[in-house]
Amino acid sequence: MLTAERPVPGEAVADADLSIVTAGLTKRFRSGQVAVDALDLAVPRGSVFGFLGPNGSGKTTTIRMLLGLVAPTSGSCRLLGTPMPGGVGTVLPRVGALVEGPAFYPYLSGEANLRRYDAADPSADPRTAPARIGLALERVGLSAAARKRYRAYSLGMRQRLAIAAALLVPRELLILDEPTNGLDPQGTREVRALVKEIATDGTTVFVSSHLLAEVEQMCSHVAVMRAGRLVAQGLIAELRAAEAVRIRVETPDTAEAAAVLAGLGLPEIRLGDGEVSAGLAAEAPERICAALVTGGVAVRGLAVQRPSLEDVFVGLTGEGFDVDG
Ligand SMILES: Nc1ncnc2c1ncn2[C@@H]1O[C@H](COP(=O)(O)OP(=O)(O)OP(=O)(O)O)[C@@H](O)[C@H]1O
Repeated sequence: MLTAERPVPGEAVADADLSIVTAGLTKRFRSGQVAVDALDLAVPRGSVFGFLGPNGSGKTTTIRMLLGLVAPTSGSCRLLGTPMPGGVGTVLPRVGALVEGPAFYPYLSGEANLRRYDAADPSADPRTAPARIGLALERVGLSAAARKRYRAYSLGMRQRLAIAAALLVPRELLILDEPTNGLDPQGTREVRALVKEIATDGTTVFVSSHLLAEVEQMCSHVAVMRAGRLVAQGLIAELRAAEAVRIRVETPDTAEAAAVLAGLGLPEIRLGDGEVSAGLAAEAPERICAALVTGGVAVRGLAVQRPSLEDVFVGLTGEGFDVDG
């Protein structure tokens, strides 16, 4: 586990248990722009790993380096234990990737498109193609629409077909670059559900996104990028646990409420419009409620707030997660 600003709880993971490891991975383009800056990633096997960052934060460049599509300026990366880009020939058959979506023929069915796609893969056995194609379509929930023309597919179905193309041979690792980009809400839901489903058989899924809530819903782990640098990484649950639980009081008597909370020794008291919040510390919410009422505070609402990934992000960087970068 690594963080730039402060440690995150969690035990060290042995290299053999990691699907992706990078050390000091850096990409400086000819323009002088450093797109990825000394990145140390550790992606545990079997995780659904969200690679989160605003547009332009270096996600695609990282993925391109992982897949051997672009050479790093410095640093190293290993995929499934093999150094890249040297291991392209041996490792990539075990890795499914969706970086720029495959081009499908609109007038062919989904199934026929997958046949063509599979035939172009020298590592795929043509004798097992029908069975593998059937399985991939089933896995992405397109069996019933297999014979429909691609152009009649919804956006979500198109993206699911692209994922099926990446799953035509058994994969240990699936790398998806912004798989919900450009999808409508229904398509987004379909793809999110599919990503979670794929991981249930132990496949590691490394998925980039600029949407914090999406990563929070879909992933077990996250790495947060900002301007080419890693801000935090780890289990989402552990990152959240490192952030304090807060108590929020809705009241017109904000000053009095703040005084009561201070009297109880609660940390980080913040006054808002018609509300006061504080760190819960070890205090029981019912005791806080009783103290407020006894202190003559008109309590209109009281809520315990579990930290979201956004709270963690704000805690780490001191600023909000800006999707526009
Ligand atoms: N071939 C290139 N030459 C020069 N600069 C590049 C090149 N490719 C990317 N960049 C720059 O590197 C930075 C990181 O880009 P990258 O595409 O990796 O970010 P990203 O997080 O994937 O964002 P997006 O989701 O918008 O693709 C950006 O500022 C981008 O303009």
